[in-house]
Amino acid sequence: MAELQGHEKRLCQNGIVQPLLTDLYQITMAYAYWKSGKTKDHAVFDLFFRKNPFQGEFTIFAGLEECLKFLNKFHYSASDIEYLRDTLPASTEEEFFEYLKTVNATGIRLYAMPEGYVSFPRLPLMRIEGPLIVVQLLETTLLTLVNYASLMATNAARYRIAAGNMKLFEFGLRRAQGPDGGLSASKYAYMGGFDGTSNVLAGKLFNIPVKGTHAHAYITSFSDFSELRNTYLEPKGGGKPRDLLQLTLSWRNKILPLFNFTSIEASEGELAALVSFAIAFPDGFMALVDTYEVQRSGLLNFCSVALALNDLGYRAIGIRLDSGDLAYLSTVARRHFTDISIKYNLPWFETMLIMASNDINEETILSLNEQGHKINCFGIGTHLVTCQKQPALGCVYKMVELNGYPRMKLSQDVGKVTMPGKKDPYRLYSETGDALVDLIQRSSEEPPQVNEKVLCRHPFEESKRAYVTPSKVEKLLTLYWENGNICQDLPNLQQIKERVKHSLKTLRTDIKRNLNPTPFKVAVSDGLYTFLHDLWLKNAPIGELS
Ligand SMILES: Nc1ncnc2c1ncn2[C@@H]1O[C@H](COP(=O)(O)OP(=O)(O)OP(=O)(O)O)[C@@H](O)[C@H]1O
Ligand SMILES: O=P(O)(O)OC[C@H]1O[C@H](OP(=O)(O)OP(=O)(O)O)[C@H](O)[C@@H]1O
Ligand SMILES: O=C(O)c1cccnc1
Ligand SMILES: [Mg+2]
Repeated sequence: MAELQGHEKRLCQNGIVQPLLTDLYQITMAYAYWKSGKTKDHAVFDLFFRKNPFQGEFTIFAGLEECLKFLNKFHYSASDIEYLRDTLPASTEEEFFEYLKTVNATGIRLYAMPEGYVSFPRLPLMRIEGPLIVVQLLETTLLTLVNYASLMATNAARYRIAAGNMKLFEFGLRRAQGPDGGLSASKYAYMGGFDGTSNVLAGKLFNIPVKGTHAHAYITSFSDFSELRNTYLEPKGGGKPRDLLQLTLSWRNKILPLFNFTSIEASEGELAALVSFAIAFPDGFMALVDTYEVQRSGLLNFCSVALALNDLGYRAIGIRLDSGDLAYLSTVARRHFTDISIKYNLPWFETMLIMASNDINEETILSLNEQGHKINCFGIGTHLVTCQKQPALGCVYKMVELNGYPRMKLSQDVGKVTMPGKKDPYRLYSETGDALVDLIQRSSEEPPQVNEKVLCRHPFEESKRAYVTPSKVEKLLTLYWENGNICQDLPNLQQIKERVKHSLKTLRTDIKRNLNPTPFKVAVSDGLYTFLHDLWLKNAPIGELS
């Protein structure tokens, strides 16, 4: 098959994202809707979550582009119909399958927040309007495309906040929830703030920088120098190849006193492995130094090879620590780098990369920061991609209007009451560009105006109100899909990544902190407050005490 180009390539999607990637109840409801004559009904649904993940107070909205790609190809194939015919009860009328053949997303309108924006509980992230049956059929797939994407981007953004300017690489594919989980994790980790991934397919598909070191297996695959088939390396500037092993051994003798050892306890197999790796990648030499013993073996061997490479005009990149006390070992490593850099007047030696890996999570990074360390790069797998601290985001998809009439779901739990009707959220900013509050209004209301006082109300607590005079007002939902087409230019992954960064900057730091963050206020207009509470009273049955 010919390689796809440009726009076509961007509209391509993982093959498992298809109309049958849904819950059976969507199809059974579609049949029951159809049988009860609801094919012409027009519905509005909101997609939103009720609680921020990770005990935090913000969520990054992600997954929109994949939702649009899904709408773009949404139709039931002949084999889908055949499967459904075999699966639904025999009494299912044949005309329903004829109807299903005609179903597609051309009658749908999808409004959404920009992908990569910070978002908060109860804000509609997407508003989907169209024929009831079609809007309903989209529920599960849209949720699965948004929930993990947003959870993962948020997790990554939290690691980014904890890590400050340190480099972050995602190494989670082997531990992810299956191949699709792994691929999505790499994409949304990058969106949320990681610098690269070890996942080669994610690199190819999403244009993410791919990075990596080597495994312990590479080190343990060598036992001694006799296994080195070649020890010669051509200098970077060209010329006669020189024996890198001999140069390394002579450097090792020279720097031994800096390591305070009297005899060489370093592993010969490890040195052989490092020399061979350096010959393979003289410009990208990055070594795992914890296979045997970090101080007495790994570091000494690494520094010797790095100095030998330097003789040939190459600069080593750094080391990876994958066990032990990472704060302590990084400090020891950096001290040796500094000593060598001073003694041999090699300023770059001091700034080499010290990468840490091994079950790192957000709390480990924060703890390491508190202890003090010299790590400048993390490789993170399991906890990042499995979102160990909270494995799911609870986005839901609720009907808010049918045929022009508001709909609401009541609940004993106030937080679960849905906000009825077609709504528009606005983000109100201060003069300095800080987000002050998100205000949800009925779509029929006039938008808030810059420099005009607007009343912002708590959706459920009558006494909680505040006036806000915004310096900037941003309408959060815009139209992305209409008449069967994507109707906005979509940013690429790199641009969404920038947007995440920028959007997070508009949040005060107390909202972003790890421990007991301050909630960001999501308010409703006076109009929506009254509408919501009137309808609530109308719908709630009056009990009788006896
Ligand atoms: N200074 C530190 N402060 C807080 N946590 C740390 C520090 N150094 C390492 N850790 C974390 O402690 C855990 C240590 O893991 P574990 O007990 O399996 O030891 P290990 O170093 O991997 O041992 P092994 O050598 O047997 O592989 C890891 O999750 C690592 O991220
Ligand atoms: O620790 P994570 O955050 O998941 O990061 C990825 C881990 O994957 C590799 O280990 P590997 O799978 O080879 O096994 P190991 O845990 O025994 O090192 C690497 O050395 C990291 O330790
Ligand atoms: O490149 C690495 O160092 C790497 C990749 C995947 C998992 N652990 C480490
Ligand atoms: Mg590990």
